[in-house]
Amino acid sequence: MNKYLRKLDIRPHPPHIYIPMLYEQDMTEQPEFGAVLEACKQYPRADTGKKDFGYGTAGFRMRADLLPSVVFAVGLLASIRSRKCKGSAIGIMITASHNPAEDNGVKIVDPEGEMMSEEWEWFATWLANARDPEGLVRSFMQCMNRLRVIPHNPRKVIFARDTRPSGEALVEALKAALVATGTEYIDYGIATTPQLHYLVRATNTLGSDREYGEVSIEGYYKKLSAAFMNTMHIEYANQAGPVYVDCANGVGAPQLKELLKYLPEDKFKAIIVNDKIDQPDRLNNRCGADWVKTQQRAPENFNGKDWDRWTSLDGDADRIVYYFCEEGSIFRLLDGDRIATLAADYIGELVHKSGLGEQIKLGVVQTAYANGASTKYIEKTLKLKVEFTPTGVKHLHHAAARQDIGVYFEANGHGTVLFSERALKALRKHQPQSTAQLNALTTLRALSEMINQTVGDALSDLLLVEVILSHKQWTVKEWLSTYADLPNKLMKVNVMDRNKFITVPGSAERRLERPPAIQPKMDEIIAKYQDARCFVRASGTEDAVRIYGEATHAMEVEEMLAQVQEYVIHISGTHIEPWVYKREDDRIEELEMGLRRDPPDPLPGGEQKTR
Ligand SMILES: CC(=O)N[C@H]1[C@@H](OP(=O)(O)O)O[C@H](CO)[C@@H](O)[C@@H]1O
Ligand SMILES: [Mg+2]
Repeated sequence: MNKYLRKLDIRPHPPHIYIPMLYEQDMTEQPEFGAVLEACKQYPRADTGKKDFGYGTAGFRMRADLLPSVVFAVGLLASIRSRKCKGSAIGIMITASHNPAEDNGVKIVDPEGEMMSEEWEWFATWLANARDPEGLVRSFMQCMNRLRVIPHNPRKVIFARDTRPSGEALVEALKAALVATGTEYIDYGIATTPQLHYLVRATNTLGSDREYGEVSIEGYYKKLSAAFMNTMHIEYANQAGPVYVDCANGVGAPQLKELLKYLPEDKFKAIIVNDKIDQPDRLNNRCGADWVKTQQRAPENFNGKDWDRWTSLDGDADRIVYYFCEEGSIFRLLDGDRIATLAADYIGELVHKSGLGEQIKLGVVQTAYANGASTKYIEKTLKLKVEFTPTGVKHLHHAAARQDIGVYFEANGHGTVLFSERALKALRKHQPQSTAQLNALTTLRALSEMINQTVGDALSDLLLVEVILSHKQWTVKEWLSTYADLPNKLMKVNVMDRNKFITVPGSAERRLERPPAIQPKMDEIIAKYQDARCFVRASGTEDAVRIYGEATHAMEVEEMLAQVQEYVIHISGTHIEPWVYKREDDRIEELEMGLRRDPPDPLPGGEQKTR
């Protein structure tokens, strides 16, 4: 078995619980039966031994040549999901985001443009793991029964893919499933993940009083650029020079080039770097948001002068981080926490200035990986409420959606700002009492249009940060000076069985319930250090546990994590190879001393649900 198969995530088979059938009819009488059976014979399941494909936070993700049968199965499920949603369009995105070019992935987008409802992931896993064509058709029909779906309901699927060469063949597998199930479809070709989310919501709100935008990628550019221009109703473009955008040699490059055609250069000037989409092996290779964040250094082709403003997108353009070098070539990262604090500060200020401070409350959502200094800044300086959720954007998204205006970002740069219906209504109805109020209100209304409401979107977030810096007349220097990150470190330990590490329910993954001995021991270790925090949790996407720690002094973080790591290895009975990434200055020192190691090959195993 090759190394990729060995690394596939193991998920239990769907439980064999008995659910009464809605239609006790002979399945072979279903008109789709024959067509699906014939079509799926073209896409046999890859032999993965005893390992199952798993649908997780980012759908199925693995080496591309293992995927055709999985994509076919996802097509079947999307067709069922659309029928269940009374014919609303369901989205399918084919991408492996920041993973290497030889990987690919597939995920389903629900009618409002959000991630597919979690309960349905089980059915995706079930279909994807059918061992033979007959088994797949049987599972397909049983899915319809169990999910109480009316087979003849209308169904529609829209889909897109990133720039990976394997995408074309996967689209063929998808189309075969859609044709066999009589599902209407639209192929949007190459697009970013957030563009597909936009298209899904735009399609399903067309003609309603909640119309999201024109149903085309061009409509997406028009919406973003028009809103951007509306935010510029009084202020002028940032005097601090252009923004440099590392597009990870992925889909962000052509899409940003297109977007730039809609934006006048005197208002928005971006210089694109790493745009070689015709050289697939360069995708996410030594560049892109994930690489910059995990390596804590500038990407390939970085040639920034001190204080130049640089950003990196990931391979499907749903994440963004900013960075720059200060005097002495010291690398400084402005990650998701920084974007969250910048956005919360600015939008909070606008709400207050518009006279809506009493009506609209802002909330920020973070995960345990947010730097403690960012949380303190939000609570103490911005005086806003912070909620913590488990890792994974869908958890953050749902929590943010409960706020009037909810700002959410993972430290790695994936996030957005959600405006609730209540907030949008207040923005529409409010009668400003002064020019200052009118200006703030106009900007807020424009931001609610410009910020992608369906999912974190690197292009929309790029415009957001640029608007804020421009309005504040800030350079990266002022942005960085808002607070100082606590020294911190994130490690990964390959334990024998990460499923043994269970966090305390409701603790937002900050405390471990099992193995039982570990948390008391960790508390003992943490208590030795000033303002220290440390937690261990099983990764939801890789076969490892992650250890995160922060404290007042970098040396203490090192010491604390070394002890926790030792104990984790002791308890879990094994270890393989820890690797490390960190955010603070002493990383540079380590680089120079040759102490840093590159992370291992990204794991192609299907992502799993975070616990
Ligand atoms: C510490 C960290 O960055 N974790 C990442 C990572 O999750 P893990 O469950 O930690 O493997 O992948 C997720 C999906 O891309 C992303 O949402 C999350 O932020
Ligand atoms: Mg991504």
